Amino acid sequence: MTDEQQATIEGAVRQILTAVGEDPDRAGLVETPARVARAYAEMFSSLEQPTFKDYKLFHEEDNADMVVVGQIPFYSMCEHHLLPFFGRVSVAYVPTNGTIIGLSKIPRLVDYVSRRPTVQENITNQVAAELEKILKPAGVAVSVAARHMCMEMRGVNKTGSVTQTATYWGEFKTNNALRQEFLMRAEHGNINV
Ligand SMILES: Nc1nc2c(ncn2[C@@H]2O[C@H](COP(=O)(O)OP(=O)(O)OP(=O)(O)O)[C@@H](O)[C@H]2O)c(=O)[nH]1
Ligand SMILES: [Zn+2]
Repeated sequence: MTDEQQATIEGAVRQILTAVGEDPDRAGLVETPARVARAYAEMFSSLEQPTFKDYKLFHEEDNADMVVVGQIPFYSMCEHHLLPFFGRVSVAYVPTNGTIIGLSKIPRLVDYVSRRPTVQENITNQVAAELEKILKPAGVAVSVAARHMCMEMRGVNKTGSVTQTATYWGEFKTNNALRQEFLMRAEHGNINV
């Protein structure tokens, strides 16, 4: 984020503080606008990268087994209220032609789609869409469970409610047993390894 963008955020945060009845010059708040600007730069950092490029592919002959990376934590900001929503993403794909992706790149992809104002459905679909584009796999499954602060600390005030979304592409769409295996391995399998 540029210095100019940071300065704009600082000015806006100062205005918000004043508008809600605070004194932005009191000791506890003087540095707050700059802190918020730095926090936004971090939380919305993927807006600066138009495409996800941070991945590596490998080719392993004959590997056609489903790969599952379960329970990846994520934090994002809902685009309706700019309040946090956070939870876990589980991802699986079935390789074609032995093409596999570096494992750490899947959590990096989750961060990439999360670090912007968005909604849970977009995180779910964008992880699947990127993997589809990068790997051309036989199938992709993404399941997301999250808590939304806009439903907990305001509005309907339903503390602890969990929103679940999922998308299934390719083989996961047609093969019910594969979907069940994904859910079992992602949500319950070998959590304590
Ligand atoms: N589908 C979806 N909705 C979301 C997500 N995050 C927040 N929302 C919803 O966005 C909606 C915005 O509705 P509005 O009626 O415009 O906003 P509001 O008056 O603040 O609504 P309440 O939260 O019901 O008080 C709310 O129903 C939120 O629960 C998300 O990730 N996905
Ligand atoms: Zn919201």
